[in-house]
Amino acid sequence: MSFFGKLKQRLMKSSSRIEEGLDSIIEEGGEVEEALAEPEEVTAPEPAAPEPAPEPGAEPELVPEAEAEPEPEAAPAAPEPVEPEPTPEPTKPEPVAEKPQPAAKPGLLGRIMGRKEAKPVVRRVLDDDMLESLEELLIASDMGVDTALRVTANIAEGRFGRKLSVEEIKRLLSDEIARIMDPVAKPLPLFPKKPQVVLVVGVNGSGKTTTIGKLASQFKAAGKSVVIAAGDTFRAAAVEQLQVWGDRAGVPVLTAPEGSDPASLAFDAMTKAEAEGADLLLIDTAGRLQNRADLMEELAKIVRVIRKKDETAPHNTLLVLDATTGQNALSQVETFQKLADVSGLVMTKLDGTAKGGVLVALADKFGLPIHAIGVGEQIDDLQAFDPEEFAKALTGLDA
Ligand SMILES: Nc1nc2c(ncn2[C@@H]2O[C@H](COP(=O)(O)OP(=O)(O)OP(=O)(O)O)[C@@H](O)[C@H]2O)c(=O)[nH]1
Repeated sequence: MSFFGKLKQRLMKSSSRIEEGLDSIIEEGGEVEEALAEPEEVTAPEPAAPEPAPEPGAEPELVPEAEAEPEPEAAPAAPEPVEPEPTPEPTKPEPVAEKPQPAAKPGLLGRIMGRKEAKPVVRRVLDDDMLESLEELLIASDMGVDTALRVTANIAEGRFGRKLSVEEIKRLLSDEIARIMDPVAKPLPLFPKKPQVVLVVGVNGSGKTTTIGKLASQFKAAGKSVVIAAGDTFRAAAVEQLQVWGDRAGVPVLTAPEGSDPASLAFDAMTKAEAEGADLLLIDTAGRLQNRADLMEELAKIVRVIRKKDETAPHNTLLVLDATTGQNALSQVETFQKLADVSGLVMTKLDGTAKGGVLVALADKFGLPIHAIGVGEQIDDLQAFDPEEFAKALTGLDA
């Protein structure tokens, strides 16, 4: 199956919610029309006023731009999934006893013009009611009120009063979403610094451990040497889990006794990574938001300590977010931006959630780079974020 096909399959819940919603919106006030088989071209108008540019802080500041290697083509999460192509389903033989379809007669004009046969299409006039229904649908798919209003306003621009079909609306929606997402789709930048220190933050259960394991495995496959530091020293289970992932990825995991100082573990991990000439050091951290002051102090201390070894570290601070939390992901970004200098996002659990729209809201509101998306629990279920494919998968548009 193609990459797009897989993404669409995994984002099924999000896309089916939007698809079903669009179907009923158009059916509700639409009329059947005879349309030519070739769909009416729906060209997007000139993009509306550009969104405020993402804050300059979105780019890694700790390493001067000039030092950066070219954007990694094989950046983590970018390699094509290694799963073997599944053997194609045996094609079902056409049911022989199926009711014969009456041969469609071409219309008179069609025959004269030699055009293709017309197909009935339901179209609805884009009016205030339809726009309101669209807004509600987008809000229900976790796009957030502001983003939903902006997206629908841009769709309506220059098209108010025109008749649109489901396919046309899907395409417009998909184009609009891709336009919002395009600037944030950036692979994790790689720097010549050794080790490149990647601090991984996020609430408990967001998928930090899993993401670190997947990233380690992808970096390793790309020929990088990686060390992992199990910085959530307060939870033995979290450390064990990280060890399991380290084993799977074939990457050493540095641990410390339960309850010991995460900053001192981070320092030891830096020393080991430096001594071994490792390319990357991935540091897991605790995600206890219940006591923010403690967590802030803990993260600040980790940063202080690793800067004793490399004052430009950490080179990336990745915030891992769980897509199933929907709008809550927005407040997590706000919180973690106060706790740490978040440089990019990884959005996990996009498979099987109907809340995929939250990614659009995140991109629209914060403009932070989305480095990768998690689409399953397996080691290769971390994919590079492709805005167009995502937009098509989310809206249920066929590739
Ligand atoms: N379906 C799905 N599940 C995921 C994904 N990423 C992580 N998970 C699951 O989410 C659960 C939590 O993931 P962890 O990686 O342990 O999360 P964590 O943030 O490290 O959590 P703590 O160890 O509690 O701090 C696990 O059951 C993972 O298998 C994903 O992309 N898709």
